[in-house]
Amino acid sequence: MSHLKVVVTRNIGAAALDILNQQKGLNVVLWDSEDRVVEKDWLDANIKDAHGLLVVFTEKINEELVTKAGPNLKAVSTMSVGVDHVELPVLAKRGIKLGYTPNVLTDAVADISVMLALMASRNVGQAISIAQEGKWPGLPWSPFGFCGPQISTSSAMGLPTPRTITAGFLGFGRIARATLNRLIGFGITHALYTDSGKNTDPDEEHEKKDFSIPVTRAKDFMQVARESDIVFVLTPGGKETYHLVGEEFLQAMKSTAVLINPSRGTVVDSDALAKACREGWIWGAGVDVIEGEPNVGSDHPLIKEPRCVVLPHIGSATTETRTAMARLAAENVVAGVLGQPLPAEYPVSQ
Ligand SMILES: O=CC(=O)O
Repeated sequence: MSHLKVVVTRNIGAAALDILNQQKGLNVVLWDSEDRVVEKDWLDANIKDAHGLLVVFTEKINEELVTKAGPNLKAVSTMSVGVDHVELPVLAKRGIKLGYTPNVLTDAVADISVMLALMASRNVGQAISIAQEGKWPGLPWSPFGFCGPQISTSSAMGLPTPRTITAGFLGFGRIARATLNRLIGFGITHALYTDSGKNTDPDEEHEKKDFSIPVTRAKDFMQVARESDIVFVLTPGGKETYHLVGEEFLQAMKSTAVLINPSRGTVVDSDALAKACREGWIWGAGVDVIEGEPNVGSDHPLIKEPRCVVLPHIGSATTETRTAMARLAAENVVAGVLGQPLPAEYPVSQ
């Protein structure tokens, strides 16, 4: 049997590389670095005649690359749940399959979504810098120092009227629902969501009804802005959601609310968000992604904004999750080049 060439654009770890190397008949060509993006010259020199391509989301999969690969290319596998770096019509036109890594990262990203909501509402960004910059000695404990809105509810606080806390979701897929499940444990009382309406999976429709608090599809996405105490941006990236959250949305939010973006930087207009934090339209923000990343220096408006907590895209970064993503990406590309059903295939024709 002639060899099937699989080009891998990042060292995705021993567990996943073993899956590829142990598969008979594969010729694995690896860009052997974990943290350096593949060089264009290397890729151009190696992609020719590839049957399979395994990438991470820093690579753009477009007409130029697919043409360079040539007619053998049967499958592209990305070690990510997001596919906004892939030009889907280009793959559809050539009948190339796309593998991705949903489900395995849901819990890790839901965990970080809740963490960002807590960090943003409780001023953790400012609090950590005070400790690290040695300013704590001048700041004795003070009754209302660092106070922010509480995103949990409890009757023990003895408030005269029970509080309602609404979590709003732009996008209500797996990660949003897992985030909501965690927050129900915190005592939030309502959830509102918008989604693309494209999902027709009956299991997902069932799951949406499966919560112990009222979960309502919003009339439009501005209702999510107006009524939520925490807004989670959990939509896919790409043209359809570009700057969905801008000045109009942020101005409509409650001044005590926080905006959390663990999805794609392009969904939120960074300048508008920085202004919203600075001018107090909202309480604060927590983002794991920023448009233009990783070229986000210390002079970026969101990094400079004390009420915005910024993480450098670490949502799925647990050892267990990244290992599972890498393994699934390897299994997808193997199945794709062998002409078998992919364990997790993204439909390229929408
Ligand atoms: O952002 C990470 C992913 O899409 O998996």
